[in-house]
Amino acid sequence: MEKLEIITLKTQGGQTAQVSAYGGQLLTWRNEENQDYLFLSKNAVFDGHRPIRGGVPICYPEFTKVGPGWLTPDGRGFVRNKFWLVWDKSDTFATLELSHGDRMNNEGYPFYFEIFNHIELRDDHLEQHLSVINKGLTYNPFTAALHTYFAVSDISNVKVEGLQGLTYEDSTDSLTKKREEAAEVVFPGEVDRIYIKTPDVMKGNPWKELQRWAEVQHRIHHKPFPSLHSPLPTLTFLRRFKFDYHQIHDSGAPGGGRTYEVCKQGFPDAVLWNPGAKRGASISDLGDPEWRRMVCLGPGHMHWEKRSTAAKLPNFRFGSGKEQIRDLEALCSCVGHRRLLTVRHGNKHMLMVNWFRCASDYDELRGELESHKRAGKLRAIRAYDEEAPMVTGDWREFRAKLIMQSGARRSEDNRRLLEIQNPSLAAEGLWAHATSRPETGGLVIASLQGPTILNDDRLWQVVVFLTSHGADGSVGLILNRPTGMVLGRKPGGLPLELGGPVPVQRVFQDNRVYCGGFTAQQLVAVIHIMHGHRLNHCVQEGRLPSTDFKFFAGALTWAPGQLEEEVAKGAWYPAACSRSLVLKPALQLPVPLWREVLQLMGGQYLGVAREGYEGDEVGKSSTFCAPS
Ligand SMILES: O=P(O)(O)OC[C@H]1O[C@@H](O)[C@H](O)[C@@H](O)[C@@H]1O
Repeated sequence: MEKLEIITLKTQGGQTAQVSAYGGQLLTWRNEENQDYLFLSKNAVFDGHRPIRGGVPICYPEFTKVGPGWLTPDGRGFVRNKFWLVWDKSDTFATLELSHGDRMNNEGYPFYFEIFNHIELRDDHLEQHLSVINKGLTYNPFTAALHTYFAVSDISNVKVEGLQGLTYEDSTDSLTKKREEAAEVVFPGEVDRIYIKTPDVMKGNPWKELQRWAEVQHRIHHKPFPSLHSPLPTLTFLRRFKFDYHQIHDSGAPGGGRTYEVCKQGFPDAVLWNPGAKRGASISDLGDPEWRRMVCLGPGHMHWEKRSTAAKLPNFRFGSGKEQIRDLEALCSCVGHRRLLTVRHGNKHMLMVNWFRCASDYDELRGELESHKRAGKLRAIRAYDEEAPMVTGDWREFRAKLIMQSGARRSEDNRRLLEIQNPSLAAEGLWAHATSRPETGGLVIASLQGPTILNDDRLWQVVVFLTSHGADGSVGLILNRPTGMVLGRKPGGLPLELGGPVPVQRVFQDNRVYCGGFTAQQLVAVIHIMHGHRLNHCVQEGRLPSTDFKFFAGALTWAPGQLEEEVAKGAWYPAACSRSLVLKPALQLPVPLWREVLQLMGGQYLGVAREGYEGDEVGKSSTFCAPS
């Protein structure tokens, strides 16, 4: 172990953990009395070639031999045998990163990805977030596991709860599918099972979970990426262990028994393993009696369904936010063609922003929603017809031309990327300019001092789209805090962004959301808020273009006059911008959105943009040219 780079974490309460850069692997987690919660085999090998037996080995991009078909000899992927980079660390957390593609392309897995393992130690639990970014332009097939070894007194004392009624593949019986009948699974011999579609265990306030998730994502990704090609989907998995709850009961543990709770989010499946006496003794880095002191219960994506399903997608992505977002209360409203539509469906709503291409899209959607209401799937729909807008056409663009600042610069790298992601959006004009005050449909951009002035670190370099600003106060959506989650469980779910800390229902319940005069090429700008599931459906059926939508959980709000005050204090720069800037994906841009907008604004903002990225190699090498 001495040979390897090991990071030690410690909480104020005395919990400790060790993380190895080799394998990016959590090795130990101990309580204040130095008792192990995780198993690390006494016979584990730390030679930097073989996987380390114990802790939480990361199996990626392969966990089961059935699957993608790019097999590594042991069928466990190769990242657990690689040296990861320490991306970030503190006393209580460590983030490790590994890139596959340009740096190591000899693994027989012809896909680009970047993987992050973020481990955070708390006094009463440990969290592990695994994020994978698909950096290629094709789908990225994989299976995966966080193959967690829990320390137990003796396997004969262990019972695992919470699996009854699930289907599992029995690896000791040629992967035959079986139904788990036992309320408590025990270990009379070898147990080696993949439980398919195990329920996520998320307790407490789903909103907080979601916010926490986004914060961790931000912490991982706020640094510029050294070699970024494309902002492709992020898969995010959340692990949470909590001591003293249920799932693994070890009646022989010190202090009269111990219970581990394993919560997961995003991983659909789980593996349960203890090799039993015969197999345990034959595994050289385990042996007898070590096999008795462990049980593996680890989440993952293990069950490989039809590859053809994935292959149809331009980028293969999966992930579930379902458990987290299910209870988020949100109002579903829609402003279209000067009409506002409000939809309610129990508590199961999501907030979504959409610009309809034409009024008939609105009518069609409205018709569909009505039919869902008739079928009892929606509780209420309200619609308001308003007067025709006073200003139509492209007045904002016209104004932009009049007041464009000197020295404005457009990022060529970002433009090229948008051309790949969404050619029609890329063909629209891209501009931003400062305005003297905030306006509906405009932006406010956090200044460098903004988070300090407002005493809120979460506002670091945020770019906020104002959905309303007026005498009643202001509402905005943060455009550059993707959560890494997608809506729904199926591949192709739409990415979810964290618009701000206030649940959307509170914000939009009685407000009419309007984004006025926001047009391009005769397209009427519309903010559309509706039930995420319904929209997912419309998009997946191809009736609405996914590139025209952004989904937000949460928003930022200001009381009347508050935003003006904050602008006067220098916390925000108000601006107007083209719709392409609002709608484009903000995830993993070569030039981060905050910097891109300031560069487009030109003038004094160029200096701010530069200051925000001092010492950043990515920024230095980016190409900028005058905006079109
Ligand atoms: O030895 P490895 O590759 O770490 O795997 C350990 C075990 O992991 C389990 O999940 C597998 O089902 C077992 O068959 C395997 O032996």
